[in-house]
Amino acid sequence: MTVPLLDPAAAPAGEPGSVPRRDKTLRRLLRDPVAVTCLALLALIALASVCAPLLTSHDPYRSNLSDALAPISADHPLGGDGVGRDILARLLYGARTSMLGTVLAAAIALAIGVPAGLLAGYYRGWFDGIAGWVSNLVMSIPAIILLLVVLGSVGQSTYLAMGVFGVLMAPGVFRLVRGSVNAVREELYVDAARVSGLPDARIVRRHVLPVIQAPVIILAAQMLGVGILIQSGLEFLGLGSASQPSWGSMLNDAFGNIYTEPLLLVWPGLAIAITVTASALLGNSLTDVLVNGGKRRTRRGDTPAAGDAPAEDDGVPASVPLGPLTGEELLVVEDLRVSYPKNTGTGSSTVVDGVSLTVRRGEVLGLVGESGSGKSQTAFSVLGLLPSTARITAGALVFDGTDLGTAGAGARGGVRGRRIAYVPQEPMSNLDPSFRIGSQLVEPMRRHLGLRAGEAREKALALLDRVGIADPARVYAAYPHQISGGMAQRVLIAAAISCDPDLLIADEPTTALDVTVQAEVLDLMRSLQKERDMGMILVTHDFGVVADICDRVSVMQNGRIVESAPADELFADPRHPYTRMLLESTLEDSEPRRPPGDDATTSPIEQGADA
Ligand SMILES: Nc1ncnc2c1ncn2[C@@H]1O[C@H](COP(=O)(O)OP(=O)(O)OP(=O)(O)O)[C@@H](O)[C@H]1O
Repeated sequence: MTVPLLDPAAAPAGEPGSVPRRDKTLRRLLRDPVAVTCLALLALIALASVCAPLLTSHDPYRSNLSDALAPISADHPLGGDGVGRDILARLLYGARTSMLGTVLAAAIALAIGVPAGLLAGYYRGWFDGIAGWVSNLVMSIPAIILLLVVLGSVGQSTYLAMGVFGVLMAPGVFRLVRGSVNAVREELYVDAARVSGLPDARIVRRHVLPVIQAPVIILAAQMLGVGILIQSGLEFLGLGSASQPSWGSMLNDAFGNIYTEPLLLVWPGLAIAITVTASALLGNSLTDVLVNGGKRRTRRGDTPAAGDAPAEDDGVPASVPLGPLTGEELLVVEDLRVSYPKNTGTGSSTVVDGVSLTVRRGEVLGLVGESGSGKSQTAFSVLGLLPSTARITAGALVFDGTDLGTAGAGARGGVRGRRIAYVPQEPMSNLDPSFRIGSQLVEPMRRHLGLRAGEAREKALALLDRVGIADPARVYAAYPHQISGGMAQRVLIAAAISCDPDLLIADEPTTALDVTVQAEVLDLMRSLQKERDMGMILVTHDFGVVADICDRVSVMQNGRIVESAPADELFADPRHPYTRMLLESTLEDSEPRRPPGDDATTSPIEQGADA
């Protein structure tokens, strides 16, 4: 059996499926007017602080009592403070202290949190235990008390205060990184990289760092804003360095003159507000670009609605459109879109984005793609099994002449369950444990086909026999827990074909089964499909299965079909880079299937039945 191990970092840069390139991210960021404004403001403040000696001739430290509370004038463009120092000069030089202090805190938090999170998340073990314990301890210490203790015992220094604050922020970074690394290290492609002998440093560089870089950048932008606020707060309380100009100390000075010259509060207050707001908004824009591929907030504050042109800036082109119809199609799906409201309450996320496909009678269509690409959602749309929160639209959703989108409940019910049948992924959880197999098989036949109890029982026994169960009567009388997974899947296949459907939709029907049973179940499905000339949609992530039984294949990525072709053509000449990546990442040297009969996990009743 071949096992596809999908590695998003394996695709060439810039091709679909690859990690977004840095220049692409920057381009997206620069297309967001809020991000551009925030970046420009922050850059301007940083530049002004660096060029302070060029922008003012005043010394920010020198006080001239004759200029105390001086009004705005050509010599003092923003006036003088309570002891006659030029406010503009203090604002410009103060930006250095404020920004440097904040950058220092963020740098310390990142320098501690990122490597510790990487090590703890990747290697776990004793380091994870100790680092987790230390991080919990640090987080439980009230920050302001620790700062007061340190500054009280070592002396008042803005940079020392911000250094300590950086240490206090490090556990937040540690937890974020550890959580992200923990999630990615469970991915199949990381296992594959380990198995193939890649050194840890390379695995971390190729597979782990790309995953953590977005949340870390976003967190860093947010830390800048928080750092400015904390630093200003400390200086306002008189805990920073008295000798350095800073926005917080300016607020402190201004507070002393609040009744005589309230305008003094405005300048440092404005500087702090602009910097903090710009950092926070930049963090939001970075979240949109890095986490949501720039799609999170359109002008309507929503992801593209059904009918909008699919976004192409995530590197995935629009879904392959429907080819010319021949009139022989059993199922026609055109421009299918499925979206769900976001948990945040605003906007929605699109999980199927303009999918078009057809299935003819007697044809097996494989729907392949990595996990989360929208295969099951597409299949469930046809089956009418989507949850009520799903918003589904389609240009066409037509089964053998019946428009499933507009047909009444009665007409749809006559099609779904009877003419379109379903074989699920998890056989055991699709059988009710409190009813015997027989009664679960008989009920749909009695309802859909109007059979009498005796007829339905006979047909059920014949079906159990047809799907390869050696002792149908015994299985008919058994409860689900008395049969094995392979046998349960045979029962569900028998149930699916019991009403003689025209279309069978199978969602990863062999994933939960032992490899030996997988091959047998696939053979069974293929022979039933041929024998009854059924159309079939086979949802799978396994190209081995596709090669085994599919006539045509549609490859899905990010909710869209990126390539559709006859199976042999697709294997011989995959056109789309994502298809090539999927095929190339298919491991050929995984364990071979064991011969039938070598199944050690077969249940007692199955052994009895098969004997
Ligand atoms: N009820 C739901 N609400 C919100 N999002 C959902 C819901 N059900 C599925 N999704 C999302 O839809 C996307 C596509 O899911 P789908 O199950 O179709 O993927 P798939 O390709 O079949 O993957 P797998 O092979 O893992 O089953 C996923 O990102 C999933 O998180």
